Amino acid sequence: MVTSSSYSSLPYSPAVAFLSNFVDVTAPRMAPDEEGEQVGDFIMGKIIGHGGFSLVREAFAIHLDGLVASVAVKIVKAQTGATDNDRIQRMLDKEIAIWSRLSHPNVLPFVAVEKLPSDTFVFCELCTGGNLLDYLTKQEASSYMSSRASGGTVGLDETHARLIFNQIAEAVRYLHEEKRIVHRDIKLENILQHEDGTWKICDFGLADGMDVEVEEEDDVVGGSLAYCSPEQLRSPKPLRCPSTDVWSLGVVLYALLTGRLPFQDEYEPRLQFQILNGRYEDPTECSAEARDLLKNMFKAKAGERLKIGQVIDHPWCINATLEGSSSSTASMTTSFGGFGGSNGFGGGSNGFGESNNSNNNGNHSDHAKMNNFFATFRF
Ligand SMILES: Nc1ncnc2c1ncn2[C@@H]1O[C@H](COP(=O)(O)OP(=O)(O)OP(=O)(O)O)[C@@H](O)[C@H]1O
Repeated sequence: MVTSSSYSSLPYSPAVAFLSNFVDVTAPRMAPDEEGEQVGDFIMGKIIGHGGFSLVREAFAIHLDGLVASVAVKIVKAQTGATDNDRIQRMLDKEIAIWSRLSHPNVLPFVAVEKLPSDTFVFCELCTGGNLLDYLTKQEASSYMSSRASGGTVGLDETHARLIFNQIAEAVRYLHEEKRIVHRDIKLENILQHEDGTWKICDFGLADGMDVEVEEEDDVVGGSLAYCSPEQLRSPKPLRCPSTDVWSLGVVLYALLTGRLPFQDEYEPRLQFQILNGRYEDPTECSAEARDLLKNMFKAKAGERLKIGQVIDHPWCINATLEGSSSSTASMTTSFGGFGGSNGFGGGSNGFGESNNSNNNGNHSDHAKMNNFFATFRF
């Protein structure tokens, strides 16, 4: 009698062996970027994101001891025949050259690169917490009812915002001061959360050395208009000055604190006008320290803007390390002197540190519209 155990000595069941006679052995294998395929020491997993020129998957690193570690892999296809393929590959090579020499707790770690004729696979640490835009969107959704009640959008409370902001600011300080690199694409989508809660800056596709003097033909103006500094907006060439990163970081801070972008308008020329003149709505619901920091990060003249070290040393950021301390008019008045500016609050009549959640943006309280606050523009 034939039972299933009768086949145990065969590599395949008779049915599979029979069907295999009809399999076209010349049929192409699965593409290397498909789930389950192996590239170098990694097995491809599920798709977890899409970039401008890339697909991002989870991947599994197989170690000799049998342990499996999850990583992320950015897959960039070599588009045969595409005119700008060489340019994309050169830009990717440059991104890898810069990224692979960075090491900081708040910079997404680069792991490895594998180049096949069909694709380039860039492996890096996996951040399962998603990006900061999604994080804020979720926070906004969870406090939707209260924001609706107050008629405005809501950001994070300042302690929470500071915890995140200081990490990103530390990453930028590392890039500027230790590596002399400008990121040039700082935005909510490029800040990822590791499963341990740490926030990490990623996407070095537009990054460059501050001291590079020669003009590179591939160096194009890029990034998102909503985060773009006035000096970059005025310049036909991409700038390599750190002040532009500080401006973009200010946009991130504003979004953390308010749940909206400081410079936003569906009509692009009007948006450019706002940026060029450093015009944004003062978030009166925030503490005076936070507003002072924003004001000094949004100086329209790059030379007057805070440097990253001054951002980190600003009273609002330093509060994070003073456990249990809260904003006080006295400490602010003293500290603000260091930045040489009047805070413009007319002698404290604004109620420093008070949160008034005023209805500045009542028309934006609809959650469906919220993503528009974060709409970014490629240019
Ligand atoms: N290390 C990672 N861990 C988890 N998700 C990631 C990781 N890297 C990227 N992603 C996801 O993939 C998306 C696209 O990645 P990324 O922004 O790096 O691609 P890109 O090609 O550089 O895009 P862009 O067009 O913005 O330059 C991210 O928004 C994120 O959701």
